Amino acid sequence: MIRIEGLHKSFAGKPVLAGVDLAVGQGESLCVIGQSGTGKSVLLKCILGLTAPDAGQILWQGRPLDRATRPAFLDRFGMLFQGAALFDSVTVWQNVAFRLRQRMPDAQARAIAVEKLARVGLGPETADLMPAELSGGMAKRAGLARAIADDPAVIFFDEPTTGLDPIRARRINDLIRGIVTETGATAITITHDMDSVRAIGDRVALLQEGRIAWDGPVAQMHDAVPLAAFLGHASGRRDTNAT
Ligand SMILES: Nc1ncnc2c1ncn2[C@@H]1O[C@H](COP(=O)(O)OP(=O)(O)OP(=O)(O)O)[C@@H](O)[C@H]1O
Repeated sequence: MIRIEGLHKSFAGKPVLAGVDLAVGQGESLCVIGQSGTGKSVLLKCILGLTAPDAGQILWQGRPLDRATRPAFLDRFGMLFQGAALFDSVTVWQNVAFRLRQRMPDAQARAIAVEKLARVGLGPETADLMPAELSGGMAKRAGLARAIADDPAVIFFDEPTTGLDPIRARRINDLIRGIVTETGATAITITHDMDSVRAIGDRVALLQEGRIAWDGPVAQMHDAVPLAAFLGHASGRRDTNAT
């Protein structure tokens, strides 16, 4: 469904993406892992059209994404931002219904927002709260409700467990897996967290030195030689910034 072919991107002559080839099928959940600074965010920005690659292309349903085709793609995608990234000045339901409100009356958009909040474990009483009144875990859930509000075909999860303690991280991972399975959406997750990979991913791709160094089923990653160094690094890493 999404195919990345020969993607190159350099900054000031320094190559960051040096020929990335990667594909994710409809309904598949792909996790992209890699050390800090390997270009995971640059890859995401290229897919979203926020950064122009120097060479290569990204295809969605067989058609290259460009100025003409990207808007239809962006209409069908949802994203959970690192740190949830809610708009501070509007209520939780208005955050969740942000896109819906552009094409339906508020009462209808609010009803859908409340339903999506329930799906992520937040009761109707949270709908009229302001984002500042939410805990970190609740904000992450509200961000997830916003990502799925418009029933996207493709969902991006950018470091979904960053800033959460291990218990909340596990709950978010399980929630994401449940939502991806039940909606049949194609999912791309960028993460350092191998628990997320095991919980969310069908497939995992390692981005290293500008290329995909390994790409295969999550079930096989522990036998993959190119992943050994990364897994050793990641297993010693624990995000303890509880919220
Ligand atoms: N707009 C830019 N201008 C110059 N260099 C950039 C720009 N965007 C990214 N880079 C460089 O590209 C490299 C990859 O950055 P990127 O943010 O994609 O890494 P990452 O894998 O997402 O890291 P992390 O896991 O820490 O978020 C870094 O060396 C970064 O400094």
